[in-house]
Amino acid sequence: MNGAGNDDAALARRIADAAGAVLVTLRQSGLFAGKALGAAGDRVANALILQALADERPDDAVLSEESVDNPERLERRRVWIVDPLDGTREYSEGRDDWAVHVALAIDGEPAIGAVALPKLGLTLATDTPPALPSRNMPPKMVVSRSRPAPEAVAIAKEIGADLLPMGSAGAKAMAVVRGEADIYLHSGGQYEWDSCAPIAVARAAGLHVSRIDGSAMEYNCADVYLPDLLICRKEEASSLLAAIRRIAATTSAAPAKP
Ligand SMILES: Nc1ncnc2c1ncn2[C@@H]1O[C@H](COP(=O)(O)O)[C@@H](OP(=O)(O)O)[C@H]1O
Ligand SMILES: [Mg+2]
Repeated sequence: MNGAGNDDAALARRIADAAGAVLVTLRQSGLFAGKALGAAGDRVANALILQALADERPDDAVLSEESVDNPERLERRRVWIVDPLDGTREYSEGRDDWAVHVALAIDGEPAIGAVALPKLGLTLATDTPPALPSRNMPPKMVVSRSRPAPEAVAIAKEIGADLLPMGSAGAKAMAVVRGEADIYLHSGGQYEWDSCAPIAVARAAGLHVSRIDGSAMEYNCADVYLPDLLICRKEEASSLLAAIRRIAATTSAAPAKP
């Protein structure tokens, strides 16, 4: 089987839901704390996702943040790209901004995705994308709590947007899908599993999704480093991409500090 079907989307949703529920239970158990809780969450959620995919889609390849990469995936058309616990830091701190990502890339395209936000009681997936709510005024821009993109900070200032620091790429992308924010701009580092499911859902919901140079996000590459992204309303994409180019030109033209 090479095409994506609704059953793939339903499966992605069921797996993300189940992993999210297990992560909630694990944290409530009080058995682990701090970094040990994050590490246990990563391992337990990964085991659940890998087992479910092995049972349900034995012919497909898998790329997971928490598993050793098997280069055989490069020969496959259908590759599940999963982040069992995105926002591990926030999960281990007892916060709500963490997510489970389950995506299916077909020929490098993010065809199917589900993002579970267990503490919000929500799982958003490509088979049932929500309608986009009205925009915030002034606009809100979600950024990493620990590593906000310099471009995002500069653009927020330029367009009068409020910055909304939040953990987890999935939680931030879903904040735009849900209308809590209008723009998610990240640079400086991320991997395919951080963005594949979130951008699949964002695209299905009708949002613009690209690298910050405007090029397409490509998946199942030999090098899984995919360091930047822009998610926003389609009608705002060209002005935001132009602003990013302007900032890049100014930064590279600036004389080096002595
Ligand atoms: N500069 C960077 N380099 C590598 N990974 C980064 C990164 N900035 C963010 N990420 C990853 O992107 C996810 C969201 O990060 P943030 O909350 O800071 O926006 C996190 O995934 P994990 O929690 O799965 O490790 C984090 O590790
Ligand atoms: Mg991640």
